[in-house]
Amino acid sequence: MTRPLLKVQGLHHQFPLARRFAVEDASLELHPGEVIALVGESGSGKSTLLNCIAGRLQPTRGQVIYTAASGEVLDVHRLTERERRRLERTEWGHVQQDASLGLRMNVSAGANIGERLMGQGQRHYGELRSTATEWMQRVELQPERIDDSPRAFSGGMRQRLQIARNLVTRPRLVLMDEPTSGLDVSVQARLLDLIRLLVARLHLSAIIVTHDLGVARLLAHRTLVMREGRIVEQGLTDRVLDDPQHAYTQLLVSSVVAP
Ligand SMILES: Nc1ncnc2c1ncn2[C@@H]1O[C@H](COP(=O)(O)OP(=O)(O)OP(=O)(O)O)[C@@H](O)[C@H]1O
Repeated sequence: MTRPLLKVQGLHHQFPLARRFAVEDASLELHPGEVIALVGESGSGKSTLLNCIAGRLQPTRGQVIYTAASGEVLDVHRLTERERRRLERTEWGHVQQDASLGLRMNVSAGANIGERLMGQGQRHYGELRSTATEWMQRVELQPERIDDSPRAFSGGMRQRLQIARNLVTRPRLVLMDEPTSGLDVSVQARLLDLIRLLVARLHLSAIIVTHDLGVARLLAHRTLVMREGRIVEQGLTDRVLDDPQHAYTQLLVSSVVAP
């Protein structure tokens, strides 16, 4: 068995003044090349867990351990802000549900893609532009729109741009929070196909938060089901969705299947 890329141990998070934990005793391991889906209804703690994993929220208790490209084993919540931001720039990608939060809306589409490459030390303008053009094509955006502002893009186009911006540096760990929700059904389907293709081609390791079991089915090797802050069931996606053991997972699955 390979060493896990990411290990979450006994993670709890309680928001100030909240009466209960938003995440309670969550543990998981993500191995290189693996895709995990975190599913559950609204308010079950999925985004809070993802934000704790990303180091953006400080857990009340528990640890997030990440094995860096250098082989160094890092406790994410003991990193300085500068170290964490460096990881975000170089080894991690974070695709947010609201693309406008994951993009820089005041610079062009090309600059959005090039910026992360520059963060890794690339400076050659011609190369940055040609890589940005190539990635625009890869995510099915018209390369002629490379100088346009993301403000002039539709929701689906912004999400494609956000994906290009995140994947251009070939991150070792990608966190995605509801990457397709809020879009038209047909736009969602095409975007999901694109994500599936990129995940397979780039051999990505990813954690995807979704309330849509179809997204988990399509993208994830393993699925973790959250309810009221706890992971109540986990296993291979097909097993969890076709033969759910926990009553709550059974309810989730049947509510999708039922007419
Ligand atoms: N900033 C906050 N302050 C206080 N409570 C919060 C905050 N953010 C989330 N919560 C609470 O934490 C719990 C988990 O929320 P979270 O957003 O993680 O759930 P989720 O499963 O991602 O839901 P959704 O699918 O609707 O985004 C909820 O009870 C929510 O009300």
